[in-house]
Formats: sequence, C-alpha cells, structure tokens
Amino acid sequence: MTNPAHDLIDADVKGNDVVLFMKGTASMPQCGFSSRVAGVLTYMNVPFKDVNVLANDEIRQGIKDYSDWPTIPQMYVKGEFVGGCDIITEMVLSGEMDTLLKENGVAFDEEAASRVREANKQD
Ligand SMILES: N[C@@H](CCC(=O)N[C@@H](CS)C(=O)NCC(=O)O)C(=O)O
Repeated sequence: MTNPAHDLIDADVKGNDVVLFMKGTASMPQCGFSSRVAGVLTYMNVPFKDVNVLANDEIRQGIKDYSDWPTIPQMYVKGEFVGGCDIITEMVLSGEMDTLLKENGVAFDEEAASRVREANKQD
C-alpha cells in the first residue's frame, strides 16, 4: 500500500543534505524547541530545508512514524536521523555537530559554532 506522507518525507530526507522537520518555518518558528534548533543552525550558517509539520497533519504524524521518534523538531543529515532539540543542543555544545557536518561534507561557519560554545560555557 502506498503512503503519500511517507513518500513525501522520504523524498525530503533523501533529497536534501540537511532537513529540519519543525513547527513553523525557519524564519517564523511556532514552537520554542523548533525555534532553538532552527536558530542555532541558521547562526552556524548550516544550509537546511525546513519542513513545517503544522502545515500538514499527515506529515506531523508521518515523521514520528518514519523516525520512530515521538516529538518535533527532528533533524536529518544525509538521510540519517540525528535527533530533536535536546540532542542537537548537546551535539552543538560538545562539538559533535561540527564533526557530523564535516564528515558529511556539509559546509557551515565553524567560527560561529565556536562562538555558540564559548557563549554557553559553564565553569
Ligand atoms: N525534548 C524534546 C522537545 C520537543 C517536544 O517536546 N516537542 C513536543 C511539543 S512541540 C511535540 O513535538 N509534541 C508532539 C506534537 O506536537 O505533535 C526535544 O528534545 O526535541
């Protein structure tokens, strides 16, 4: 049986290096978690496709089934699920996100990523 939502999600995930399924858009997020992730990726100059799940209930449910992850936002890099807001925040602050992006050939602003880490240092 075909599943149009699954096919649309699959095309976005496989057709873009970085995809963020979020509530709202990168320029107008409609949830704090989505806003946080879109904001840090934008600040780091990571090119990504934003998919607004609030525009389509089937995508909103479909992305949870696709990843087997219950919440939004959800980030994918080169077809692989990376995580939601908590995981992405942790990866940015630890430098793991830099490594993942570099390993996957995704260009971004490394100095901006360092600034994020510097600004969030806790001693
Ligand atoms: N701890 C989560 C926070 C995200 C979250 O709790 N999202 C909720 C509220 S925006 C959600 O997607 N709920 C299901 C829904 O609204 O469809 C993360 O790390 O991403």
